[in-house]
Amino acid sequence: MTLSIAVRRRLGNFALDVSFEAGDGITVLFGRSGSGKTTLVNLIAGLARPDHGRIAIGDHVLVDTERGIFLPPPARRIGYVFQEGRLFPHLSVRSNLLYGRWLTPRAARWGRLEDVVELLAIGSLLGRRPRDLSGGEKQRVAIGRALLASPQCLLMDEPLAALDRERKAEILPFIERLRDEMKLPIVYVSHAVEEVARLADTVVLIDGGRVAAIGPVGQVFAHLDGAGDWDVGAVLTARIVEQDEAGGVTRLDHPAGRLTVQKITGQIGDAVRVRIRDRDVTLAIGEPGRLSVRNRLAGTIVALDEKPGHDVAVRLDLAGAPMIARVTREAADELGLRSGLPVTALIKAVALDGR
Ligand SMILES: Nc1ncnc2c1ncn2[C@@H]1O[C@H](COP(=O)(O)OP(=O)(O)OP(=O)(O)O)[C@@H](O)[C@H]1O
Repeated sequence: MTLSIAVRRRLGNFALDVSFEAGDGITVLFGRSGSGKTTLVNLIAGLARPDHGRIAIGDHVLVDTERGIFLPPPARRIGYVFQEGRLFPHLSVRSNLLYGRWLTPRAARWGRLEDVVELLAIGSLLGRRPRDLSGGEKQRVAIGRALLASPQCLLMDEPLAALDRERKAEILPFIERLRDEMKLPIVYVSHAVEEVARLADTVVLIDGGRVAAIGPVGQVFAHLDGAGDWDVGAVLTARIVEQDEAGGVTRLDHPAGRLTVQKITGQIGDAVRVRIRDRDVTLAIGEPGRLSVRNRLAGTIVALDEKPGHDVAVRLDLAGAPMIARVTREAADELGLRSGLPVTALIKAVALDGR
């Protein structure tokens, strides 16, 4: 299923004018406060009308201003998960879960209670009231309720923002399962970089009411990292190849080389995402010889972007993955950096996906 959006809406001095498509998996709306994310979510949810435009999921048209179509929220078949769970306090977890199901016409139902309960590991909570749940458990139930309404699309608006670090870590694997196992477009609003790096398939960067960039998370983040005012880092997907219990490290394999990181949980073969910031990358021409830096990736220079001041952002291709290294103008000249030159990227620090 594909959610397609092309809308314009003016609010005072602010003008939202965006169009993009979101296929199955997680599409993150990412941008500064005030960039227009909530306005966009409200348009998709049916809480606001565009001045002009069209929104559809597959051939199910939700809004089309030209044809005078505007479906109210319940007719949209969209599941919502907000920052706070918004569960019904007087109903048990089971009744909360089934609530959305009752509202869905029988023929349109696809989710089974047992499957959703299993997916989110909430079987032991079914008899409880929301007040007896932790924040993370509430959010899992809220996700379950949204799924049981058999949505064609899921909207998640900062679903982890109200949770502490531990609760976030507890719920992230479930959102990953949702992403990987459900055939569903998930529109996910967040400005938490670690969360986006870990969850996003596609990132839509919203800036001043417009789509400033769209693409796979690795590409959009590498683009932003080079632009300087975002501290995001490139995102590489690597596989766990060794758990060194004695050394307290995990070894990861990427097509451009090996990475050794502090021990993370996971099985051999699991994919993990790592984030590498431009200032944590040092470049060497050829084999760097004896050095304390363990993490070395082989790549090629794609382009050099001059930055204000004395810096140059060096755009690299590491076996297909984009990454940026930041070096001084002087160093770039001295090393003779130019596009097409093979280099070794020495990585001083790797941020992990928070397992
Ligand atoms: N009713 C309104 N009248 C005038 N301006 C509005 C109105 N509602 C929102 N705006 C403006 O529209 C812009 C986009 O707001 P929006 O809430 O969509 O941003 P956001 O990206 O969701 O921000 P945040 O991350 O802080 O939630 C802001 O500049 C806001 O001040």
